[in-house]
Amino acid sequence: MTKVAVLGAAGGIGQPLSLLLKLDDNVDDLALFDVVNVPGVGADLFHINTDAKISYHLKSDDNGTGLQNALQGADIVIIPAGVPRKPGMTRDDLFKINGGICADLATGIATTCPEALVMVISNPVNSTVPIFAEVFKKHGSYHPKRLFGVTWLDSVRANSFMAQVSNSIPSSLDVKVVGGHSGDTIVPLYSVTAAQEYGRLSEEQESALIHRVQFGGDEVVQAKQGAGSATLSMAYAGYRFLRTFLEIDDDAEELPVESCYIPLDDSIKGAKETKAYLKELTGEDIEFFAMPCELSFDGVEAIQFDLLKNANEKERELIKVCANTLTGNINKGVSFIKG
Ligand SMILES: NC(=O)C1=CN([C@@H]2O[C@H](COP(=O)(O)OP(=O)(O)OC[C@H]3O[C@@H](n4cnc5c(N)ncnc54)[C@H](O)[C@@H]3O)[C@@H](O)[C@H]2O)C=CC1
Ligand SMILES: O=C([O-])CC(=O)C(=O)O
Repeated sequence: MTKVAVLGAAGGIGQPLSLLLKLDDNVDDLALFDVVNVPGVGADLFHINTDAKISYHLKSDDNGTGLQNALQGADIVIIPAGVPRKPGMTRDDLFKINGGICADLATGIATTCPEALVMVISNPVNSTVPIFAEVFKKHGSYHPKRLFGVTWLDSVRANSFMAQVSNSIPSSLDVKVVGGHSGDTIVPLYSVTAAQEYGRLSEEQESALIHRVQFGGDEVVQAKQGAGSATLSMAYAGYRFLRTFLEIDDDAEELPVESCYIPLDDSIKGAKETKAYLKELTGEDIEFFAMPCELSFDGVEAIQFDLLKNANEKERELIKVCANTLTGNINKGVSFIKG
């Protein structure tokens, strides 16, 4: 029996994400939570005759216990709650409002389903994931292997944009992206994970492609003209990342590998090596970083450190730039809770 809770289920991402989860045979129980509009979304999805059981909860339900009811017994919690960007804003401009929302939701998780896999979509991911970590630490329920920032959309874009420029089949690509989830903290490892296609590009095409992946979010924000940011591609990316866990086959010889933004905690295999490598390359002590990870239902089993080591000179330079911004973003999230 697998229970998935979606926090922010009535939003632009939350609705299509909840639909995709309702269609997945591996989800037995789907709990939808929001501060508004969730009864309508829940009633609508309830009419779909797939087997996943639906429940929906407003924050104000049952004397304010809606969040606890949604989270009770959840194995996986996915969080697209919060405010999206408008043109001219950075993700960091969302920090104050979304930071507060994330801190409240993290408290609910820590006190209701502390063992769940927690997948954070809310921006700025570079800072909101450290907020979750600090709240969990406060409550003595921090499981670094089980906390993820969802950065899968960066891989989705890296694949789509590469397919366009190299005239290859989008679904045949599996580009791993490292770093963080905003502008120059996003580093696609094309030379390592799409070497053949990348090798066919000119220097200018390479730079334009990397820039487009780093600022792909802005492309959608501008096209939506004030009506929000990526929702459909994000719902797809969030679902595909989550589905990795639903489909884990205990008997398979190899674990699935996906990029996600995780704590570089010493308890995770490969974290020490990753941190040491980043320190040597960038001079920074980096505590959270998106890396390709081997995933099981227990969380991150190992970081695929070798992929990082194989980055080419240009990608190593990008990682240096990333480190500078990312360290500030992480510290901001940590101080939000620790003061
Ligand atoms: N990680 C990533 O790659 C991406 C992240 N995002 C981020 O995802 C977040 C959501 O984006 P959208 O769905 O477009 O926004 P939206 O405004 O359409 O939906 C957000 C939902 O969160 C709900 N909400 C607000 N406070 C809440 C609380 N305390 N508890 C539960 N729900 C709450 C709202 O009522 C709303 O239904 C934004 O922060 C956005 O920047 C968006 C795209 C990609
Ligand atoms: O750009 C935004 O604000 C939303 C986001 O994170 C993305 O689309 O990558």
